[in-house]
Amino acid sequence: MLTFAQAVTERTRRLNTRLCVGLDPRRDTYHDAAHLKAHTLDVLEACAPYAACIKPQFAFYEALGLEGMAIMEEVCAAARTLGLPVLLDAKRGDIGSTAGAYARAWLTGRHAGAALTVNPFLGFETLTPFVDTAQDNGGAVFVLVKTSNPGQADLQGSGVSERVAVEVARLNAEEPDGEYASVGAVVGATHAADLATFRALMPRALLLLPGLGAQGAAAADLQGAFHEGGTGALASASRGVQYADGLSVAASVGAARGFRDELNGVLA
Ligand SMILES: O=C(O)c1cc(=O)[nH]c(=O)n1[C@@H]1O[C@H](COP(=O)(O)O)[C@@H](O)[C@H]1O
Repeated sequence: MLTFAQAVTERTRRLNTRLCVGLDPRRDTYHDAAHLKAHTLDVLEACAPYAACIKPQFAFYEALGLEGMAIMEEVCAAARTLGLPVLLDAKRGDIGSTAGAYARAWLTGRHAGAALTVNPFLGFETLTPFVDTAQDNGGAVFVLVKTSNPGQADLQGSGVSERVAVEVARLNAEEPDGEYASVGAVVGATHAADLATFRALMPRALLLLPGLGAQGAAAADLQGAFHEGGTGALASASRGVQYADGLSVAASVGAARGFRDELNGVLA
């Protein structure tokens, strides 16, 4: 079985796409949970040919209670059936023993081979259970390095993001040469001017770049995050794909294809 990083890179090369499709279904957009599930699965299936991976954000499923979590599991299962790598956006982080429980929950068993977003605020030692579990199960973790929101500067300025980036590179240093490692990094697509710096600080990390579309980032801003040959980063859009034009699945497909093509145009 391919690791998450291998699967994403293989898909990028084979399908010529660097797009991560975020599936963040908003309850108030639908008649009921069945409608939400059907539309989310339709968007997933229709956009799959343009996606290097999908990224369900837990909050939107958790907001629906147990039924929502069951829908998220169905979304993940549908992605696996389609051969699409799954990046679970839960931004987990806690003291080590609790982190170990989170890691078992979301990086093993049916989620072996998936990736999980993790929050490093509790300290680098708390990343260890996530990294070890991801490595043992062919998965990946994406550490928050510099988030896309304007308020990130309150805590992530003054070299803090750079320190986290150096730690990501350190964690990846012992993995096999010649491929992307199991520790990726989240760097907002909204920080165009910083992308090349973070790319250089974490040469073996896949970068997740959220903020494409709804948060104002454009494909043209993202060149600095990629290696030559157009690998090493995943640009992510959620609302900009799923709700490109109301609930039109055709519009979602058009948006996914459009983001893919814009990214490829910048990297050509
Ligand atoms: O980890 C993330 O994906 C993430 C990190 C970040 O810095 N900013 C950010 O927006 N995200 C997530 O990316 C998605 C962005 O959604 P859209 O703005 O609708 O494309 C949401 O699910 C956010 O939770």
